[in-house]
Amino acid sequence: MNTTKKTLRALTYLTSLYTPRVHSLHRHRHHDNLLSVRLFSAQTQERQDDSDDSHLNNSPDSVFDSAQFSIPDAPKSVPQQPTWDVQHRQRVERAFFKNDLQDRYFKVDDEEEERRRRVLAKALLEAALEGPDEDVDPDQEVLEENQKSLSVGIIGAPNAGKSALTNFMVGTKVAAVSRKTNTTTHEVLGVMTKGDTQICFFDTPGLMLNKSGHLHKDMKVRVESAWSSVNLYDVLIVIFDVNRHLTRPDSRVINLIKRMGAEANHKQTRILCMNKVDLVEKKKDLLKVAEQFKDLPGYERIFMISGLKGSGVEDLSKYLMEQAVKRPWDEDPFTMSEEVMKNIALEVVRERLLDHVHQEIPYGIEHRLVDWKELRDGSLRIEQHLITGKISQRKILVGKNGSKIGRIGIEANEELRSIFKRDVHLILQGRQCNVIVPSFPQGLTLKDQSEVSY
Ligand SMILES: Nc1nc2c(ncn2[C@@H]2O[C@H](COP(=O)(O)OP(=O)(O)OP(=O)(O)O)[C@@H](O)[C@H]2O)c(=O)[nH]1
Repeated sequence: MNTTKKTLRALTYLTSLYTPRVHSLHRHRHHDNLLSVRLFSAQTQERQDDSDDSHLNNSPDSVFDSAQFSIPDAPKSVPQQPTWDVQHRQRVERAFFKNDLQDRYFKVDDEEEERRRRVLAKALLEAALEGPDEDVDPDQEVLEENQKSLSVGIIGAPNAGKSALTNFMVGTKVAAVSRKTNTTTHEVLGVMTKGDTQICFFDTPGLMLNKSGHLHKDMKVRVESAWSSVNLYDVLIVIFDVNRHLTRPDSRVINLIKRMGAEANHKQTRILCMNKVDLVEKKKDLLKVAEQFKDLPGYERIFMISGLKGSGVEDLSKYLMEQAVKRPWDEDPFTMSEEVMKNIALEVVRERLLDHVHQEIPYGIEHRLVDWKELRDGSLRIEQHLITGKISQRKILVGKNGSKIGRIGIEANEELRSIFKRDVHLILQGRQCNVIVPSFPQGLTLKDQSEVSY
């Protein structure tokens, strides 16, 4: 499969992450409301004369227009690993584990949200530049009557390794990074399509138990709705960090494992995954843990895996493939919707913004897609506005003689061209206004807004 197809495949995961969808019988309603909580909008906006400093906003320095630059060919090198992840992960770990405060689990602050965006943008680029994927041959269409599907829910404590495992199976980092823990009860973590079989992995982040294994009172409504849908998955993977279990057993996790394995569910296959086996020094300790849970009738199998390093994952994937049932696929493996492309355009600029502008500034910037047009020659004209609340922020964003916004624009343009595999005419405008208007005017749909002409 060539790079374009790989990219399309990666983007498909995003479609599934961003697009609320109603699934029938074995499918699930997503409450993913990622877009509406962002500071930026994927919808084209009517221009508003909201600036109180129009001479500044109209200054040529504040506009980057890629038409004025010759953008070099996109680099072909393998992208580097993100460097910020470890630091943020440690912070999240501290928040989730060291303080045993349940409500910390649901707090995703701006910085963390920003981290997810950064990783998302990076992952998109990586997916776009990744090498061929031998597993999927897009030229070989699988007829609907031959398609097999499986929905797999993954449940476990924070940091048990749900995302890492899905990433390993699905084969891209995209799935992991755009999740938002505190607003959703069900999210597609990733989609794996191999031959005639498609497996959709779902996360259930709203699920938490208190120490005695019961629902936490404060979150009852959210948590109950998450619990009520857990049974709908064909397969439920209960995953836990076995290394942590051996060193610092967590009663909530033990209760979760016991509760899910207490009785067999004839409509659902449940399996237990002892994750992070690579961290366990004495391998015979693993047997002790397996022994501890072996009598639970609800689990058909216990797998010992390392979702990160991959040991045992092949067996697990094979097992899941065997569970798939004749049912048409939920996800089209190769479509890239315009909506997804618009989001990518925003993500890429956002990432560049974070690279070039001091950390605190981007949080206060309203980031809007103002215009999106596919031109006759196939190229894309993309106009985005970066609106700051203070003149001082705007000055930082624009830089001396427009140097900063220019840098952001050039790099973003280059990346977008590489991802979309076509010419991109990117226009970025740095603006300032005192009152930042909401990104999502009520009652306007995506279509309504993209039809606004300028
Ligand atoms: N050594 C090792 N580390 C792992 C493994 N699986 C996950 N991790 C690490 O554990 C941390 C948490 O992994 P995630 O996959 O993000 O866990 P999660 O369950 O999705 O976490 P939440 O998003 O908080 O729900 C990350 O730092 C991973 O790199 C594993 O098999 N071995």
